[in-house]
Amino acid sequence: MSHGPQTLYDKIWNDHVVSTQENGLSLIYVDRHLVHEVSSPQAFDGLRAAGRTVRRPDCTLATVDHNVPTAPRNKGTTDLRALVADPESRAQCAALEKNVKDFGLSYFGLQDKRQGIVHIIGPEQGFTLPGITCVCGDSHTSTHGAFGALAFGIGTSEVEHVLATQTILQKKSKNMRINVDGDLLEGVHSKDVILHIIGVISASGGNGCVIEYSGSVIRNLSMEARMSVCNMSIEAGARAGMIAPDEVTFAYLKNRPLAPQDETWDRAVSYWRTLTSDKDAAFDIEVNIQASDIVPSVTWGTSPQDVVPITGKVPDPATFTNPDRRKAAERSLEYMGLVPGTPMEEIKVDNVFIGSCTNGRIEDLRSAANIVRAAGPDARVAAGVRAMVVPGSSLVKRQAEAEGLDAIFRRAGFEWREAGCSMCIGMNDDQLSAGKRCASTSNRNFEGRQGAGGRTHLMSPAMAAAAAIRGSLADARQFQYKPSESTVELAEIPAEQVVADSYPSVAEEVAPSTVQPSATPSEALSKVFRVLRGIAAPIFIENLDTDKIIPKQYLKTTVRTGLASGLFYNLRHDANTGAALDFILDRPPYNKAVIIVSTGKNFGCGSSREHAAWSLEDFGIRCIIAPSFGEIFRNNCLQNCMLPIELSVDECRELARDAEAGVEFMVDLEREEITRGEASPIRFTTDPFRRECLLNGFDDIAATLRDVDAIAAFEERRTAMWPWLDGAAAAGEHSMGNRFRVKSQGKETMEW
Ligand SMILES: CC(C)[C@H](C(=O)O)[C@@H](O)C(=O)O
Ligand code: SF4
Repeated sequence: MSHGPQTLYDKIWNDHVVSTQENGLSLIYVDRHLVHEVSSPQAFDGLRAAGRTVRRPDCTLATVDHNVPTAPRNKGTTDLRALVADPESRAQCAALEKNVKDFGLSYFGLQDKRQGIVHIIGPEQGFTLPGITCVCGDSHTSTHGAFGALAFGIGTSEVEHVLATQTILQKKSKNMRINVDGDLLEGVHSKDVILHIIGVISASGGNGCVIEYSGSVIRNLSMEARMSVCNMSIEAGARAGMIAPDEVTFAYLKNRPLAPQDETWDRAVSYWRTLTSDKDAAFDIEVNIQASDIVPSVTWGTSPQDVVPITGKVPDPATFTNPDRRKAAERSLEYMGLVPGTPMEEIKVDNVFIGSCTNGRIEDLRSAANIVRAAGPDARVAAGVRAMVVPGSSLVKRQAEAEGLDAIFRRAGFEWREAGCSMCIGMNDDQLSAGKRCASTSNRNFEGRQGAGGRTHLMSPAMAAAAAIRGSLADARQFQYKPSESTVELAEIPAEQVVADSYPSVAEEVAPSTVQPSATPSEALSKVFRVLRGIAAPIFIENLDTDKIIPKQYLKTTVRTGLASGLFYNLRHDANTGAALDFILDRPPYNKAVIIVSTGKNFGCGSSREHAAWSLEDFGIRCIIAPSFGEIFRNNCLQNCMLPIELSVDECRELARDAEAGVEFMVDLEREEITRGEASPIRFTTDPFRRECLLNGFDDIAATLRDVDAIAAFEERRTAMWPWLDGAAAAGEHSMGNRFRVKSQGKETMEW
């Protein structure tokens, strides 16, 4: 097929289409699948129940990150009881260990030197490469787009689909380009760049789009900095973010354990060089940003769009012209315990968190350590402040220790921890207490994100380090800022050592795909959606994130049921006392609601947790009406036979008024129409394929598997064109598997 001028996104998309359906959805091949313990247990159980296997264990890599304690680990044991004290966290880690064994997957367990946050280990190993499609049951999969990959988060049902078929059904997004041109001012970091961008385009600005970041500022960023930018594309509401690969990308990847080698490397690089947007390629949306407008930034509210310069003040909601934004700002300030007009630099902090998949890489730790160094040999973390540094992976930790960064932090009174998600999400022991304020390098300042009632300010590692020393939000430029020295890549630790010197991982003991079919998969699910009648509950919150729909403590389950008690938990209960707060869904008649009408845009933004859909369903909600949705949430609803309907803000407001009046609604999917009382019906449209699935009940894995010949044909082409993408199971001459199989106790293993 010949194409006109294409964007980078168009090129990667077109290169991965296995088949296109008449109704506009495409089946896209997945080159890389990353798996972690939170979003995968139900997916593996689904495979088991249907007697399915993992199609490409060689293209799948698993690790534990969210639940793992970051206190020092007892190196002598692989016994999970000794490593993870919390029984629920341990159960999730144990489930993953069993699943990687049963299904023959490569796994970096808690005692593996390559363990770490899933979005840090992929790039670190060269598992992430330019031109690939990459998915993970995690919203920050957008990180991998920094390599010129199409990388996005998916829900657990889709994880199951990818495990079984190595493909995913997708609708093509719009093309958006954000050009950042000029020279960054001194003391401005990539985190400031992305916070500034989100401040400009808003948390829903990227809805329905894949963003390509370009311009001189982006070109001049290191790979680590590019990853921080792409990581937060999801916070701008985008499906994915990407940056065209260039010499910086190739230099980062060269000699990574799983990157192509020798003549395959040269072949790969010449293909990767073609991965740029053509000169005349058309973008649906284009945004231009001047580097000189970007200053060190911090957030003041509970959405990543609530950004101000560190030298600025807490804004006054009364000055906001949009009424929904004003309401959101008032609510944020109350939650954050802030008074309009307060200079940001006067805001005291209790905690400092340096880490996460946004800023837990070596360059981030160097940048924070630079500030501590610049503060002088006697500088200490301010009295009463708890500051922790959590490397994003065990290899980052090792590299930082080799450079003496740990000593700099420890001497100043920072805690130096083991790798994991830590206080970014607080699914482990690292939690922010109610009412406490944290300067954080993570990506989400949602209510309750780091701990129920905790207050988060997002910023760069340099600014977080400055806040730790000052005891209040602080401008890092005051610390006689010295830019970090030229990047010393992780590849400095010889690649062979990284592989051979590792602790045994579970996958060493098993042969691939040992699972036996246990049942004949049923093709038609019993659940269908045709006509829904009942009460609708109005909700007036913009950017209602999935952390709000269901907070982190409910993600520790390994089943899909029983989550109604966690639904909107922090909106329904006081963070300090646990007392009921009279939330709309607890008031008759809304305690029997089957529909939610949101007047706010971007409903279900943020995390990919399918638990949000499961908890709504468990409560009895089957339909959500909103001006726009977080895309992963929308897909998760559809996967659970729930109907997300997108209408204009005015229509949503009209429906919300009727919902407030307690009028009964009828949603008719066949007629695509909402009626209530005498009011004239409101029409809506749904994607024809999804509509068919909802009307008739559908097992899309079974349907995709009927296309298995097309998938196999694609794989054949893939091996011919991009042989470096095949892993151990398809150990061709050029594949990565051939090179990274190692002998362990006399056996050849799946070890990478
Ligand atoms: C647990 C996981 C599903 C979730 C995500 O998708 O983002 C988490 O990583 C988060 O940051 O909230
Ligand atoms: S955003 Fe936080 S919780 Fe989610 S993957 Fe990244 S570090 Fe982990």
